[in-house]
Amino acid sequence: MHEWLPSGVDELEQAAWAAVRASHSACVIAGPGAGKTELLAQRATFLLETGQCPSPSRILAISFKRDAAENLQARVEKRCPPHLSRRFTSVTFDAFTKSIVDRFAPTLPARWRLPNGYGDIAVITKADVKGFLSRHTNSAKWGRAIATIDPATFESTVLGQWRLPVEKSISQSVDEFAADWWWFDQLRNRAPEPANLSFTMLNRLAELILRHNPLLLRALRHTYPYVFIDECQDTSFAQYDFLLSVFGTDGVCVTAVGDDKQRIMGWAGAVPDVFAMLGKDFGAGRTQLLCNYRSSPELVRIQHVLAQALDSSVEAVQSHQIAAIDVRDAARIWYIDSMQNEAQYIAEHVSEDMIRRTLRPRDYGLLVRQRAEDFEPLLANEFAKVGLRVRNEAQRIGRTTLQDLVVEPLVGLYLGLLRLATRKRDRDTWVAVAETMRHLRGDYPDADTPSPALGRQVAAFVRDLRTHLSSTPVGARACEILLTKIDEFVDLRSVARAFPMYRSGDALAIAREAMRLHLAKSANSCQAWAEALDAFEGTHCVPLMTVHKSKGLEFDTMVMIGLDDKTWWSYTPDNPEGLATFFVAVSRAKQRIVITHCSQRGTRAQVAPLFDLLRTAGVTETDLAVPALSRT
Ligand SMILES: Nc1ncnc2c1ncn2[C@@H]1O[C@H](COP(=O)(O)OP(=O)(O)OP(=O)(O)O)[C@@H](O)[C@H]1O
Repeated sequence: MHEWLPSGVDELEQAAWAAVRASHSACVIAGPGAGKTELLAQRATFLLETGQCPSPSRILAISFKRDAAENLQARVEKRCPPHLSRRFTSVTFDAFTKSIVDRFAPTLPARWRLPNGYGDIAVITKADVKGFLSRHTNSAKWGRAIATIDPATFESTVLGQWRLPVEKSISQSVDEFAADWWWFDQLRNRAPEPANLSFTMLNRLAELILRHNPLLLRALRHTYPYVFIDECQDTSFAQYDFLLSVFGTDGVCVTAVGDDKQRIMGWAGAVPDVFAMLGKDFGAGRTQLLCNYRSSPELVRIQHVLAQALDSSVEAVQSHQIAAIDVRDAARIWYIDSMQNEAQYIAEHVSEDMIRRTLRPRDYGLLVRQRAEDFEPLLANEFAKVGLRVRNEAQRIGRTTLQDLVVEPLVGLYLGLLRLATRKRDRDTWVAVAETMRHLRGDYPDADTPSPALGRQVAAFVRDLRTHLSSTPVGARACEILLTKIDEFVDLRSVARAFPMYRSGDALAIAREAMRLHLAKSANSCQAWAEALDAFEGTHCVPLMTVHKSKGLEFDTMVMIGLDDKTWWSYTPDNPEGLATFFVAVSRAKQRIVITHCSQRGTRAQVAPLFDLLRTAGVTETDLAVPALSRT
């Protein structure tokens, strides 16, 4: 065991090294870019390669976003041979709890069964809760207390913290009374309509299923003796309670990584002191990391000023990234008078910088506080003038979003096959496609490479696809035929069997439909199939997204558009979540941050403390509203 060495990274700091090899539950708390996700990938590799997690046991990794889950899975697949990485399951919390309900709902106690299934995942709004609460104010016992429930936190705290009782029981508090009635309205009272369930409610049902079925619970714990939680600071009350109920036992080793300073989901009901609770309930020791592998020394210095404002006791971290630009260019505020000029300056700056430093469009991230769609038209227009495209990664495609769609394993396989058909000698894609096909066909599960017969089959299909593409004009109408051809070759039933997230429910159908819609849209504007695939993946597009969606991602240059009172309307100096959101945005950059303030959009009275912090960190402001010649 002592001979095991990390792969893919040159070094691990001492504390990370210990956490990778720990035999007990642990919380790894560290700032941005400290390599927390990387640590989980290394720990998985260590557990699988050294036999600490022997076959058939598996590792369960839980993330909060699809791209984070896929990113972690990809890192483990890169570091571990396939027969080992197959025992690593990386999923989102919601997908995991939903899959338990989808598979085991018939085992629910009679009172909680779903005889008519459930419809599209419900989003519970404040108005829904207000309406519901107002209907119950006439309860003799709880009518008055009902008025004290906050509609904004009803789902996260009232529904999220209530463990569903197996049998009907007398409510002991107004919260129990309200939660019980809510469930009655959304489940039993709707028959014969399907139940109306949110992810929080699915979580509660999943917890009940496992609590009510000791054999199933034991099997799950046996399957997953190691559980990882990424971005643990985002764990909601329901999710924490699920972890405690299902994995809070001897024999399950939990590794949680996160950063309190990046806690930006409090508004959605994230537990305030999750690391302390993990310490108490899981006996998880604390480890701190003090490196930053992402950002240049100058950016790490600026981040530290913000970090101190969030936590005065925070220790300084050390950058392990080399500065690629002049230190004076690392951080700038741009003051601009109109939104039109703002979009133009950003587009021109990105275009010039990209050429000068030979970077690619995806090395830049355009971040906004909310509603990326409002910023998109103007930016798209100005970027088009410099020959670049902007893509709103949060846009909806069918029943999912673009950001989630592009990381679907189904999309990885289909795009891979199409890529192979449009270009020759792409070894990485060939290896990835062959590996997935091997997984689907159950071919040579213990060998390192696919069998020659499977290799020939894939090669023949790719040749066939190439011939088809060369005689088919690019366009939306050809896409369905193309995808159907691939459906037949890969066999969608085996895709459903091979990937845990597609085993139950409608996730596969959602991904397949969104892939068709997005491929058709991409093909519509292109002359060649290779171009359409680039458009699908956004290879030549500068990504635009909200700060929340940028969590876990990194860019050479982060441009934060619109630091003003209107865009940051929810920011107040006494609520650390606003500053944490700003901190997340700033910490996505490797080399450079640009922050714009446009007076046409809003004033800067309320957000003045953020400007003050930037000033304290020595970030200078350039007035781009004055003609270039008189600018300092
Ligand atoms: N030990 C290491 N050596 C070299 N590079 C590393 C190491 N660990 C991580 N990195 C690189 O540093 C960057 C940040 O790593 P990672 O995403 O794991 O950080 P994180 O702590 O999860 O960040 P955040 O909380 O900001 O999302 C990545 O590009 C990763 O490849």
